[in-house]
Amino acid sequence: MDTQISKSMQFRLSFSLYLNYFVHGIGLIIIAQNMQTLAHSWASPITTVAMVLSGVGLGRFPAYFIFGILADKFGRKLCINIGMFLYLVFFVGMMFTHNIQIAYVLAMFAGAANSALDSGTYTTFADLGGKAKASNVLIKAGMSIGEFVLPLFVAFSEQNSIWYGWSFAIGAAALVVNILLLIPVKFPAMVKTADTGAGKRVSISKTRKVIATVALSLYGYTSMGLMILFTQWITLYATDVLHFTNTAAHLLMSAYSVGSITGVLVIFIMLRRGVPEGPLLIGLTTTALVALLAVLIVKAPTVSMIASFAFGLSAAGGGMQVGLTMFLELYPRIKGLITGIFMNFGSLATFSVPIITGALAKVSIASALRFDVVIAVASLIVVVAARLALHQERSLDNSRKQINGIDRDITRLLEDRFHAVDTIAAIKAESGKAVLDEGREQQVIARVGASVKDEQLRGSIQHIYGAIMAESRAYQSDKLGRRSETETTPVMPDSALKENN
Ligand SMILES: C=C(O[C@@H]1C=C(C(=O)O)C=C[C@H]1O)C(=O)O
Repeated sequence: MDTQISKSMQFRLSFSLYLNYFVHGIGLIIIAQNMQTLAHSWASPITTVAMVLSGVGLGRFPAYFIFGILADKFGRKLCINIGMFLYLVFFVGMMFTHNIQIAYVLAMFAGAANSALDSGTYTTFADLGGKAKASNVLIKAGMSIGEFVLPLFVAFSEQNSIWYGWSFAIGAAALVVNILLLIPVKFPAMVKTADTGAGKRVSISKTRKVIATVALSLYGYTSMGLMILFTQWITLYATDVLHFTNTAAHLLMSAYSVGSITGVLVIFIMLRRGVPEGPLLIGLTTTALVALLAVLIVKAPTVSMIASFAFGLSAAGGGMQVGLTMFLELYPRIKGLITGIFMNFGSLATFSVPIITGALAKVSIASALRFDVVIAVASLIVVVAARLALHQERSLDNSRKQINGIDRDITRLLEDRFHAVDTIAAIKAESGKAVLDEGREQQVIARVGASVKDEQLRGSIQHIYGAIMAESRAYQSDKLGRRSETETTPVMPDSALKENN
Protein backbone atom coordinates (compact mmCIF):
# COMPACT_ATOMS: atom_id res chain seq x y z
CA MET A 1 0.00 0.00 0.00
CA ASP A 2 1.36 3.38 -0.98
CA THR A 3 1.03 5.47 2.15
CA GLN A 4 4.17 7.50 1.58
CA ILE A 5 5.44 7.00 5.11
CA SER A 6 7.82 4.37 6.38
CA LYS A 7 6.78 1.38 8.47
CA SER A 8 8.49 2.75 11.59
CA MET A 9 6.78 6.10 11.08
CA GLN A 10 3.45 4.28 10.73
CA PHE A 11 4.12 2.47 13.98
CA ARG A 12 4.91 5.70 15.85
CA LEU A 13 1.86 7.35 14.40
CA SER A 14 -0.47 4.48 15.33
CA PHE A 15 1.01 4.28 18.82
CA SER A 16 0.30 7.97 19.45
CA LEU A 17 -3.21 7.72 18.07
CA TYR A 18 -4.02 4.77 20.37
CA LEU A 19 -2.40 6.56 23.31
CA ASN A 20 -4.83 9.43 22.74
CA TYR A 21 -7.71 6.99 23.09
CA PHE A 22 -6.26 5.66 26.32
CA VAL A 23 -6.47 9.26 27.59
CA HIS A 24 -9.95 9.56 26.13
CA GLY A 25 -10.97 6.41 28.06
CA ILE A 26 -9.85 8.17 31.24
CA GLY A 27 -11.62 11.37 30.19
CA LEU A 28 -14.88 9.50 29.64
CA ILE A 29 -15.25 8.36 33.24
CA ILE A 30 -13.08 10.66 35.31
CA ILE A 31 -15.85 12.98 36.47
CA ALA A 32 -18.14 10.10 37.42
CA GLN A 33 -15.28 8.32 39.21
CA ASN A 34 -14.60 11.42 41.33
CA MET A 35 -18.24 12.47 41.71
CA GLN A 36 -18.36 12.63 45.51
CA THR A 37 -15.06 14.47 45.85
CA LEU A 38 -15.94 16.92 43.10
CA ALA A 39 -19.33 17.61 44.68
CA HIS A 40 -17.48 18.60 47.81
CA SER A 41 -14.87 20.66 45.97
CA TRP A 42 -17.49 22.47 43.87
CA ALA A 43 -19.83 22.91 46.85
CA SER A 44 -22.68 21.36 44.84
CA PRO A 45 -24.97 18.36 45.28
CA ILE A 46 -24.01 15.17 43.39
CA THR A 47 -27.03 15.49 41.12
CA THR A 48 -25.71 18.84 39.87
CA VAL A 49 -22.21 17.44 39.39
CA ALA A 50 -23.76 14.68 37.30
CA MET A 51 -25.31 17.27 35.03
CA VAL A 52 -21.86 18.72 34.26
CA LEU A 53 -21.42 15.56 32.20
CA SER A 54 -24.01 16.84 29.75
CA GLY A 55 -21.46 19.50 28.79
CA VAL A 56 -19.46 16.75 27.10
CA GLY A 57 -22.37 16.05 24.76
CA LEU A 58 -22.92 19.74 24.15
CA GLY A 59 -19.28 20.22 23.21
CA ARG A 60 -19.24 17.18 20.92
CA PHE A 61 -22.27 18.09 18.88
CA PRO A 62 -21.28 21.13 16.79
CA ALA A 63 -17.65 20.06 16.87
CA TYR A 64 -18.19 17.02 14.61
CA PHE A 65 -19.19 19.34 11.78
CA ILE A 66 -16.36 21.82 12.33
CA PHE A 67 -13.58 19.27 12.77
CA GLY A 68 -14.92 17.07 9.97
CA ILE A 69 -14.40 19.98 7.59
CA LEU A 70 -11.06 21.01 9.15
CA ALA A 71 -9.73 17.46 8.88
CA ASP A 72 -10.41 17.38 5.14
CA LYS A 73 -9.23 20.95 4.45
CA PHE A 74 -6.18 21.39 6.65
CA GLY A 75 -5.20 17.85 7.45
CA ARG A 76 -5.74 15.24 10.13
CA LYS A 77 -2.74 16.28 12.22
CA LEU A 78 -4.16 19.73 12.91
CA CYS A 79 -7.37 18.21 14.26
CA ILE A 80 -5.52 15.74 16.43
CA ASN A 81 -3.30 18.49 17.84
CA ILE A 82 -6.35 20.62 18.60
CA GLY A 83 -8.00 17.59 20.23
CA MET A 84 -5.00 16.93 22.46
CA PHE A 85 -4.75 20.59 23.41
CA LEU A 86 -8.46 20.82 24.28
CA TYR A 87 -8.22 17.67 26.39
CA LEU A 88 -5.16 19.09 28.16
CA VAL A 89 -7.13 22.23 29.05
CA PHE A 90 -9.89 19.97 30.41
CA PHE A 91 -7.60 17.85 32.59
CA VAL A 92 -5.54 20.73 33.96
CA GLY A 93 -8.59 22.96 34.43
CA MET A 94 -10.47 20.26 36.34
CA MET A 95 -7.56 19.84 38.74
CA PHE A 96 -7.91 23.38 39.99
CA THR A 97 -11.40 24.72 39.40
CA HIS A 98 -13.80 25.14 42.31
CA ASN A 99 -16.48 26.66 40.15
CA ILE A 100 -19.16 24.46 38.65
CA GLN A 101 -19.84 26.80 35.70
CA ILE A 102 -16.19 26.64 34.71
CA ALA A 103 -16.36 22.87 35.13
CA TYR A 104 -19.28 22.79 32.70
CA VAL A 105 -17.28 24.74 30.10
CA LEU A 106 -14.33 22.39 30.66
CA ALA A 107 -16.64 19.41 30.08
CA MET A 108 -17.60 21.01 26.76
CA PHE A 109 -13.87 21.22 25.96
CA ALA A 110 -13.63 17.47 26.59
CA GLY A 111 -16.54 16.86 24.23
CA ALA A 112 -14.98 19.03 21.53
CA ALA A 113 -11.65 17.26 22.08
CA ASN A 114 -13.42 13.93 21.52
CA SER A 115 -14.82 15.15 18.18
CA ALA A 116 -11.48 16.58 17.09
CA LEU A 117 -9.67 13.32 17.88
CA ASP A 118 -12.33 11.22 16.12
CA SER A 119 -12.30 13.46 13.03
CA GLY A 120 -8.52 13.28 12.78
CA THR A 121 -8.00 9.66 13.81
CA TYR A 122 -10.59 7.60 11.92
CA THR A 123 -9.65 9.52 8.76
CA THR A 124 -5.91 8.92 9.32
CA PHE A 125 -6.50 5.19 9.63
CA ALA A 126 -8.58 5.31 6.46
CA ASP A 127 -5.73 7.18 4.71
CA LEU A 128 -3.28 4.54 5.89
CA GLY A 129 -5.44 2.02 4.09
CA GLY A 130 -5.03 -0.63 6.77
CA LYS A 131 -7.76 -2.93 7.88
CA ALA A 132 -10.51 -0.66 9.21
CA LYS A 133 -11.86 -3.34 11.53
CA ALA A 134 -8.48 -3.95 13.16
CA SER A 135 -7.76 -0.27 13.80
CA ASN A 136 -11.29 0.37 15.11
CA VAL A 137 -10.87 -2.51 17.52
CA LEU A 138 -7.55 -1.14 18.76
CA ILE A 139 -9.03 2.35 19.24
CA LYS A 140 -11.73 0.80 21.39
CA ALA A 141 -9.10 -1.26 23.24
CA GLY A 142 -7.14 1.94 24.02
CA MET A 143 -10.27 3.46 25.55
CA SER A 144 -11.04 0.33 27.56
CA ILE A 145 -7.53 0.25 29.02
CA GLY A 146 -7.95 3.87 30.14
CA GLU A 147 -11.31 2.98 31.67
CA PHE A 148 -9.69 0.05 33.43
CA VAL A 149 -6.69 1.85 34.89
CA LEU A 150 -8.42 4.97 36.18
CA PRO A 151 -10.85 3.37 38.69
CA LEU A 152 -7.95 1.39 40.18
CA PHE A 153 -6.00 4.61 40.64
CA VAL A 154 -8.98 6.45 42.11
CA ALA A 155 -9.64 3.59 44.54
CA PHE A 156 -5.98 3.61 45.55
CA SER A 157 -6.05 7.42 46.02
CA GLU A 158 -9.15 7.29 48.18
CA GLN A 159 -7.66 4.58 50.39
CA ASN A 160 -4.47 6.57 50.88
CA SER A 161 -6.10 10.02 51.04
CA ILE A 162 -4.28 11.21 47.95
CA TRP A 163 -5.62 14.41 46.33
CA TYR A 164 -8.22 13.68 43.58
CA GLY A 165 -6.39 16.10 41.28
CA TRP A 166 -3.69 13.49 40.66
CA SER A 167 -6.14 11.34 38.72
CA PHE A 168 -6.61 14.26 36.33
CA ALA A 169 -2.85 14.75 36.28
CA ILE A 170 -2.41 11.25 34.77
CA GLY A 171 -4.45 12.28 31.73
CA ALA A 172 -2.62 15.61 31.48
CA ALA A 173 0.81 13.97 31.72
CA ALA A 174 0.00 11.35 29.08
CA LEU A 175 -1.16 14.15 26.79
CA VAL A 176 1.97 16.24 27.26
CA VAL A 177 4.13 13.21 26.45
CA ASN A 178 1.99 12.40 23.43
CA ILE A 179 2.01 15.98 22.11
CA LEU A 180 5.82 15.87 22.21
CA LEU A 181 5.94 12.39 20.64
CA LEU A 182 3.68 13.46 17.81
CA ILE A 183 5.55 16.63 16.79
CA PRO A 184 8.08 14.88 14.50
CA VAL A 185 5.65 12.23 13.26
CA LYS A 186 4.58 12.36 9.61
CA PHE A 187 1.00 11.62 8.59
CA PRO A 188 0.11 9.77 5.37
CA ALA A 189 -1.19 11.71 2.38
CA MET A 190 -4.95 12.30 2.56
CA VAL A 191 -6.98 9.96 0.40
CA LYS A 192 -9.89 11.81 -1.11
CA THR A 193 -10.97 9.56 -3.94
CA ALA A 194 -14.69 9.04 -4.11
CA ASP A 195 -15.87 5.82 -2.63
CA THR A 196 -17.50 3.72 -5.33
CA GLY A 197 -19.22 1.54 -2.83
CA ALA A 198 -16.86 -1.25 -1.92
CA GLY A 199 -18.21 -3.60 0.69
CA LYS A 200 -21.45 -5.48 0.88
CA ARG A 201 -24.11 -4.32 -1.51
CA VAL A 202 -27.56 -3.96 -0.05
CA SER A 203 -30.50 -3.96 -2.40
CA ILE A 204 -33.67 -3.47 -0.43
CA SER A 205 -36.96 -1.68 -0.87
CA LYS A 206 -37.35 2.00 0.01
CA THR A 207 -39.53 1.27 3.04
CA ARG A 208 -37.03 -1.21 4.45
CA LYS A 209 -34.21 1.26 3.87
CA VAL A 210 -36.10 4.01 5.71
CA ILE A 211 -36.82 1.71 8.65
CA ALA A 212 -33.20 0.57 8.80
CA THR A 213 -31.97 4.17 8.58
CA VAL A 214 -34.19 5.33 11.45
CA ALA A 215 -33.36 2.25 13.52
CA LEU A 216 -29.61 2.54 13.06
CA SER A 217 -29.65 6.29 13.78
CA LEU A 218 -31.53 5.60 17.00
CA TYR A 219 -29.02 2.87 17.79
CA GLY A 220 -26.40 5.64 17.69
CA TYR A 221 -28.27 7.09 20.67
CA THR A 222 -29.17 3.93 22.56
CA SER A 223 -25.78 2.21 22.21
CA MET A 224 -23.99 5.29 23.51
CA GLY A 225 -26.61 6.00 26.21
CA LEU A 226 -26.56 2.41 27.47
CA MET A 227 -22.78 2.53 28.05
CA ILE A 228 -22.36 5.97 29.52
CA LEU A 229 -25.30 5.78 31.89
CA PHE A 230 -23.82 2.67 33.48
CA THR A 231 -20.33 4.17 33.77
CA GLN A 232 -21.75 7.34 35.28
CA TRP A 233 -23.88 5.74 38.00
CA ILE A 234 -22.57 2.28 38.81
CA THR A 235 -19.97 3.45 41.33
CA LEU A 236 -22.44 5.55 43.32
CA TYR A 237 -25.07 2.86 43.05
CA ALA A 238 -22.62 0.38 44.52
CA THR A 239 -21.78 2.52 47.55
CA ASP A 240 -25.23 3.98 48.19
CA VAL A 241 -27.56 1.13 47.32
CA LEU A 242 -25.43 -2.01 47.50
CA HIS A 243 -23.41 -0.61 50.45
CA PHE A 244 -20.10 -1.62 48.88
CA THR A 245 -16.88 -0.11 50.19
CA ASN A 246 -15.46 2.63 47.96
CA THR A 247 -12.77 0.29 46.72
CA ALA A 248 -15.21 -2.47 45.82
CA ALA A 249 -17.37 0.10 44.04
CA HIS A 250 -14.47 1.25 41.85
CA LEU A 251 -13.68 -2.40 41.14
CA LEU A 252 -17.12 -2.79 39.54
CA MET A 253 -16.09 -0.16 37.03
CA SER A 254 -12.84 -2.00 36.41
CA ALA A 255 -14.76 -5.25 35.89
CA TYR A 256 -16.84 -3.38 33.32
CA SER A 257 -13.73 -2.23 31.45
CA VAL A 258 -12.08 -5.67 31.54
CA GLY A 259 -15.39 -6.92 30.12
CA SER A 260 -15.25 -4.27 27.46
CA ILE A 261 -11.70 -5.27 26.39
CA THR A 262 -12.81 -8.91 26.30
CA GLY A 263 -15.87 -7.87 24.31
CA VAL A 264 -13.70 -6.15 21.71
CA LEU A 265 -11.82 -9.42 21.16
CA VAL A 266 -14.99 -11.52 21.16
CA ILE A 267 -16.74 -9.27 18.63
CA PHE A 268 -13.64 -9.12 16.45
CA ILE A 269 -13.38 -12.92 16.35
CA MET A 270 -17.11 -13.37 15.75
CA LEU A 271 -17.13 -10.96 12.82
CA ARG A 272 -14.10 -12.68 11.31
CA ARG A 273 -15.87 -16.01 11.62
CA GLY A 274 -18.70 -14.55 9.58
CA VAL A 275 -21.30 -14.15 12.33
CA PRO A 276 -23.85 -11.78 10.75
CA GLU A 277 -23.99 -8.31 12.27
CA GLY A 278 -27.75 -8.12 12.97
CA PRO A 279 -28.03 -11.24 15.14
CA LEU A 280 -24.73 -10.31 16.81
CA LEU A 281 -26.16 -6.95 17.94
CA ILE A 282 -29.38 -8.60 19.11
CA GLY A 283 -27.36 -11.09 21.17
CA LEU A 284 -25.15 -8.39 22.66
CA THR A 285 -28.04 -6.11 23.56
CA THR A 286 -29.99 -8.96 25.16
CA THR A 287 -26.94 -9.92 27.23
CA ALA A 288 -26.52 -6.29 28.33
CA LEU A 289 -30.17 -6.14 29.40
CA VAL A 290 -29.89 -9.36 31.42
CA ALA A 291 -26.64 -8.22 33.07
CA LEU A 292 -28.20 -4.90 33.98
CA LEU A 293 -31.22 -6.58 35.53
CA ALA A 294 -28.87 -8.83 37.52
CA VAL A 295 -27.10 -5.78 38.99
CA LEU A 296 -30.41 -4.12 39.80
CA ILE A 297 -32.26 -7.13 41.18
CA VAL A 298 -29.78 -9.58 42.73
CA LYS A 299 -27.68 -7.04 44.68
CA ALA A 300 -25.02 -9.58 45.71
CA PRO A 301 -21.34 -8.55 45.43
CA THR A 302 -20.14 -11.52 43.34
CA VAL A 303 -23.14 -11.32 41.03
CA SER A 304 -22.60 -7.56 40.60
CA MET A 305 -18.97 -8.17 39.69
CA ILE A 306 -19.80 -10.82 37.09
CA ALA A 307 -22.73 -8.81 35.76
CA SER A 308 -20.57 -5.66 35.41
CA PHE A 309 -18.07 -7.70 33.45
CA ALA A 310 -20.84 -9.14 31.25
CA PHE A 311 -22.34 -5.69 30.79
CA GLY A 312 -18.98 -4.24 29.71
CA LEU A 313 -18.48 -7.15 27.33
CA SER A 314 -21.88 -6.80 25.70
CA ALA A 315 -22.61 -3.07 25.89
CA ALA A 316 -19.12 -1.63 25.51
CA GLY A 317 -17.25 -4.16 23.38
CA GLY A 318 -17.74 -2.28 20.14
CA GLY A 319 -21.42 -2.95 19.37
CA MET A 320 -21.72 0.73 18.56
CA GLN A 321 -18.98 0.38 15.92
CA VAL A 322 -20.73 -2.67 14.47
CA GLY A 323 -23.93 -0.61 14.18
CA LEU A 324 -22.02 2.14 12.40
CA THR A 325 -20.51 -0.40 9.99
CA MET A 326 -24.01 -1.68 9.12
CA PHE A 327 -25.14 1.90 8.56
CA LEU A 328 -22.17 2.61 6.28
CA GLU A 329 -22.91 -0.50 4.22
CA LEU A 330 -26.36 0.91 3.62
CA TYR A 331 -24.91 4.19 2.31
CA PRO A 332 -21.45 3.37 0.92
CA ARG A 333 -21.22 6.57 -1.10
CA ILE A 334 -21.69 9.04 1.75
CA LYS A 335 -19.66 7.47 4.52
CA GLY A 336 -18.46 10.77 6.02
CA LEU A 337 -21.95 12.17 6.37
CA ILE A 338 -23.36 8.93 7.81
CA THR A 339 -20.54 8.75 10.38
CA GLY A 340 -21.32 12.34 11.40
CA ILE A 341 -25.04 11.63 11.75
CA PHE A 342 -24.47 8.44 13.75
CA MET A 343 -21.92 10.07 16.05
CA ASN A 344 -24.23 13.00 16.63
CA PHE A 345 -27.00 10.69 17.80
CA GLY A 346 -24.34 9.48 20.23
CA SER A 347 -23.63 13.09 21.24
CA LEU A 348 -27.30 13.57 21.90
CA ALA A 349 -27.07 10.66 24.36
CA THR A 350 -23.95 12.12 25.98
CA PHE A 351 -25.87 15.35 26.43
CA SER A 352 -29.29 14.13 27.52
CA VAL A 353 -28.53 11.05 29.64
CA PRO A 354 -26.76 13.04 32.41
CA ILE A 355 -29.62 15.55 32.51
CA ILE A 356 -32.29 12.86 32.71
CA THR A 357 -30.42 10.73 35.25
CA GLY A 358 -29.32 13.76 37.23
CA ALA A 359 -33.01 14.57 37.72
CA LEU A 360 -33.86 10.92 38.49
CA ALA A 361 -31.05 10.72 41.04
CA LYS A 362 -32.85 13.37 43.09
CA VAL A 363 -35.49 10.70 43.65
CA SER A 364 -32.96 7.88 44.15
CA ILE A 365 -29.63 6.69 42.76
CA ALA A 366 -31.29 3.37 41.94
CA SER A 367 -33.83 5.05 39.70
CA ALA A 368 -31.00 6.71 37.77
CA LEU A 369 -29.47 3.31 37.06
CA ARG A 370 -32.90 1.79 36.39
CA PHE A 371 -33.30 4.19 33.52
CA ASP A 372 -30.59 2.17 31.77
CA VAL A 373 -33.11 -0.69 31.55
CA VAL A 374 -35.36 1.62 29.53
CA ILE A 375 -32.47 2.40 27.19
CA ALA A 376 -31.53 -1.29 26.90
CA VAL A 377 -35.08 -2.22 25.93
CA ALA A 378 -35.21 0.63 23.41
CA SER A 379 -31.87 -0.53 22.04
CA LEU A 380 -33.16 -4.07 21.68
CA ILE A 381 -36.21 -2.81 19.79
CA VAL A 382 -34.11 -0.80 17.34
CA VAL A 383 -31.59 -3.58 16.64
CA VAL A 384 -34.44 -6.04 16.04
CA ALA A 385 -36.08 -3.50 13.71
CA ALA A 386 -32.81 -2.97 11.84
CA ARG A 387 -32.27 -6.70 11.52
CA LEU A 388 -35.83 -7.31 10.22
CA ALA A 389 -35.52 -4.45 7.74
CA LEU A 390 -32.14 -5.52 6.43
CA HIS A 391 -32.64 -9.27 6.49
CA GLN A 392 -32.94 -10.94 3.11
CA GLU A 393 -34.20 -14.50 2.82
CA ARG A 394 -31.73 -16.71 0.99
CA SER A 395 -33.52 -17.19 -2.32
CA LEU A 396 -32.98 -17.13 -6.10
CA ASP A 397 -35.19 -14.11 -6.26
CA ASN A 398 -33.26 -12.05 -3.74
CA SER A 399 -29.86 -12.93 -5.17
CA ARG A 400 -31.08 -12.08 -8.63
CA LYS A 401 -32.38 -8.76 -7.40
CA GLN A 402 -28.92 -8.12 -6.00
CA ILE A 403 -27.36 -9.01 -9.36
CA ASN A 404 -29.78 -6.66 -11.15
CA GLY A 405 -28.54 -3.84 -8.98
CA ILE A 406 -24.90 -4.68 -9.62
CA ASP A 407 -25.56 -4.94 -13.36
CA ARG A 408 -27.14 -1.51 -13.34
CA ASP A 409 -23.96 -0.08 -11.82
CA ILE A 410 -21.65 -1.98 -14.19
CA THR A 411 -23.64 -0.85 -17.24
CA ARG A 412 -23.40 2.77 -16.17
CA LEU A 413 -19.65 2.44 -15.62
CA LEU A 414 -19.16 0.67 -18.96
CA GLU A 415 -20.97 3.50 -20.73
CA ASP A 416 -18.66 5.96 -18.99
CA ARG A 417 -15.68 3.91 -20.12
CA PHE A 418 -16.78 3.86 -23.77
CA HIS A 419 -17.40 7.59 -23.68
CA ALA A 420 -13.93 8.17 -22.27
CA VAL A 421 -12.58 6.42 -25.37
CA ASP A 422 -14.22 9.02 -27.67
CA THR A 423 -11.41 11.53 -27.15
CA ILE A 424 -8.76 8.85 -27.65
CA ALA A 425 -10.35 7.86 -30.96
CA ALA A 426 -10.35 11.48 -32.11
CA ILE A 427 -6.68 11.96 -31.16
CA LYS A 428 -5.73 8.73 -32.97
CA ALA A 429 -7.61 9.94 -36.07
CA GLU A 430 -5.76 13.27 -36.04
CA SER A 431 -2.33 11.67 -35.58
CA GLY A 432 -2.99 8.72 -37.88
CA LYS A 433 -2.12 6.23 -35.09
CA ALA A 434 -3.38 2.66 -35.09
CA VAL A 435 -6.39 1.90 -32.92
CA LEU A 436 -4.68 -1.07 -31.26
CA ASP A 437 -2.03 -0.28 -28.67
CA GLU A 438 -0.86 -3.64 -27.38
CA GLY A 439 1.48 -2.19 -24.75
CA ARG A 440 -1.31 -0.18 -23.23
CA GLU A 441 -3.66 -3.17 -23.22
CA GLN A 442 -1.11 -5.27 -21.35
CA GLN A 443 -0.79 -2.48 -18.82
CA VAL A 444 -4.55 -2.35 -18.35
CA ILE A 445 -4.76 -6.13 -17.87
CA ALA A 446 -1.89 -6.08 -15.36
CA ARG A 447 -3.39 -3.17 -13.42
CA VAL A 448 -6.80 -4.82 -13.27
CA GLY A 449 -5.19 -8.08 -12.15
CA ALA A 450 -3.36 -6.31 -9.36
CA SER A 451 -6.54 -4.70 -8.02
CA VAL A 452 -8.53 -7.94 -7.84
CA LYS A 453 -8.60 -9.07 -4.22
CA ASP A 454 -10.05 -12.54 -4.65
CA GLU A 455 -7.32 -14.52 -6.39
CA GLN A 456 -9.76 -17.06 -7.74
CA LEU A 457 -11.47 -14.35 -9.75
CA ARG A 458 -8.35 -12.70 -11.19
CA GLY A 459 -8.23 -14.73 -14.44
CA SER A 460 -11.96 -14.32 -15.12
CA ILE A 461 -11.91 -10.59 -14.59
CA GLN A 462 -8.83 -10.20 -16.79
CA HIS A 463 -10.60 -12.16 -19.52
CA ILE A 464 -13.60 -9.88 -19.24
CA TYR A 465 -11.23 -6.94 -19.69
CA GLY A 466 -9.84 -8.56 -22.83
CA ALA A 467 -13.37 -8.58 -24.20
CA ILE A 468 -14.07 -5.03 -23.07
CA MET A 469 -10.98 -3.75 -24.84
CA ALA A 470 -11.77 -5.70 -28.01
CA GLU A 471 -15.18 -4.00 -28.02
CA SER A 472 -13.51 -0.71 -27.24
CA ARG A 473 -11.31 -1.11 -30.31
CA ALA A 474 -14.30 -2.10 -32.47
CA TYR A 475 -16.14 0.96 -31.17
CA GLN A 476 -13.22 3.21 -32.09
CA SER A 477 -12.86 1.66 -35.53
CA ASP A 478 -16.59 2.14 -36.18
CA LYS A 479 -16.25 5.77 -35.20
CA LEU A 480 -13.27 6.20 -37.49
CA GLY A 481 -14.70 4.09 -40.30
CA ARG A 482 -11.80 1.60 -40.01
CA ARG A 483 -13.69 -1.44 -38.78
CA SER A 484 -11.54 -4.05 -40.59
CA GLU A 485 -8.45 -2.92 -38.67
CA THR A 486 -9.48 -4.44 -35.38
CA GLU A 487 -11.16 -7.59 -36.56
CA THR A 488 -7.93 -9.55 -36.83
CA THR A 489 -6.40 -8.51 -33.52
CA PRO A 490 -6.38 -10.87 -30.54
CA VAL A 491 -9.01 -10.33 -27.90
CA MET A 492 -6.41 -10.38 -25.21
CA PRO A 493 -2.66 -10.69 -25.09
CA ASP A 494 -1.96 -14.03 -23.42
CA SER A 495 1.38 -12.83 -22.11
CA ALA A 496 -0.36 -10.31 -19.90
CA LEU A 497 -2.59 -12.95 -18.45
CA LYS A 498 0.34 -15.19 -17.59
CA GLU A 499 2.15 -12.33 -15.89
CA ASN A 500 -0.57 -12.14 -13.29
CA ASN A 501 -1.23 -15.75 -12.52
C1 LIG B 1 -8.61 3.21 -25.57
C2 LIG B 1 -7.48 2.93 -26.26
O1 LIG B 1 -7.50 2.14 -27.40
C3 LIG B 1 -7.43 0.72 -27.39
C4 LIG B 1 -8.33 0.24 -26.33
C5 LIG B 1 -7.89 0.16 -25.05
C6 LIG B 1 -8.87 0.13 -23.91
O2 LIG B 1 -10.06 0.03 -24.13
O3 LIG B 1 -8.45 0.30 -22.74
C7 LIG B 1 -6.52 0.13 -24.79
C8 LIG B 1 -5.58 0.21 -25.80
C9 LIG B 1 -5.97 0.31 -27.22
O4 LIG B 1 -5.74 -0.93 -27.84
C10 LIG B 1 -6.16 3.45 -25.84
O5 LIG B 1 -5.27 3.52 -26.70
O6 LIG B 1 -6.02 3.82 -24.65
